[in-house]
Amino acid sequence: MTTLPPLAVLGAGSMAGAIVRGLIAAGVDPASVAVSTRTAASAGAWRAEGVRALALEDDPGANTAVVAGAGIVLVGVKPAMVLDTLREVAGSLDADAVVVSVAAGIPTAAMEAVAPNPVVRAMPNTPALVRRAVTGVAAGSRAGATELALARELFTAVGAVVELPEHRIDALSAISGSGPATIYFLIEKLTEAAEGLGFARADARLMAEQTLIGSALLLESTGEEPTELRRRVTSPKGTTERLIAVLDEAHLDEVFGRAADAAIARAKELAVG
Ligand SMILES: NC(=O)C1=CN([C@@H]2O[C@H](COP(=O)(O)OP(=O)(O)OC[C@H]3O[C@@H](n4cnc5c(N)ncnc54)[C@H](OP(=O)(O)O)[C@@H]3O)[C@@H](O)[C@H]2O)C=CC1
Ligand SMILES: O=C(O)[C@@H]1CCC=N1
Repeated sequence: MTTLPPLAVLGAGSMAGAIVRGLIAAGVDPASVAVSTRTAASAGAWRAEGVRALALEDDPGANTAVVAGAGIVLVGVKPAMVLDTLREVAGSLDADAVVVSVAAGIPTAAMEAVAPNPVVRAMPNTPALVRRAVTGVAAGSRAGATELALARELFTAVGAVVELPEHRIDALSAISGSGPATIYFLIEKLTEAAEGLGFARADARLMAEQTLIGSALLLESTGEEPTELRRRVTSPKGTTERLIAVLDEAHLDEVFGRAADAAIARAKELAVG
């Protein structure tokens, strides 16, 4: 990990912040990271973690200041602010710096039009914080094998990486970028179902949450197919068989398909601003 060049982060909130904290957990020196935020409070929190941080609230030149000397510039602001933020720093980027954007929707071509550097588009997810992200990475037209390898190194430090053509990023985002929200929603709904059966909230939450975590660990540690692990729970003519029959009637594959289509449609809206 020490091979990563100095990292600048424009906007270190939920997503880029999780990446930075995951990188630090992976051994990256916090002092090699510079972040900009909007508020002084956020910048102060980063400084308390040993990261160099400037807030626009304190210093209107915060964004241009943090990119100086950076080999990777991670763009972590909201999609609507990406192009303005890049425009603002374009003249201050090191010539060989690679711009890596995690913004939903914003195409590399639009970013290339406002900044002269190679651009890689990435779609991570928040488990980057615990180094268990899934990140899709796609090269823009100026990014070659070297730039893509750098992005891969960055995101491999915080989880798994899938390389894909840019036109597939929105689809990946619908599954894994938004995926933690899907999973937490499932936990919420299972908890509500348990409460409906008369369990106290704390017990309901524990049952839903620990079942998800335990099942995920079992899946990972055994390397078995989910279908096989499900079969081992589903005793012939038993209770699970009845439960799965009801879930099956809900046609969850179609529901997930429609949900993904809605997310993809929103990404396309973000692309046009
Ligand atoms: N959240 C997620 O799970 C995922 C998000 N993304 C993408 O990540 C990006 C950020 O989303 P998210 O992290 O959720 O949003 P947040 O609101 O949590 O983070 C945005 C960050 O940008 C800072 N900021 C605001 N304005 C500026 C500015 N003009 N210059 C520099 N920094 C600024 C904010 O500062 P302050 O803290 O002071 O408010 C904050 O740190 C989006 O483009 C989104 O599409 C991608 C994958 C997953
Ligand atoms: O909701 C969003 O727009 C971002 C992108 C994927 C996850 N969060």
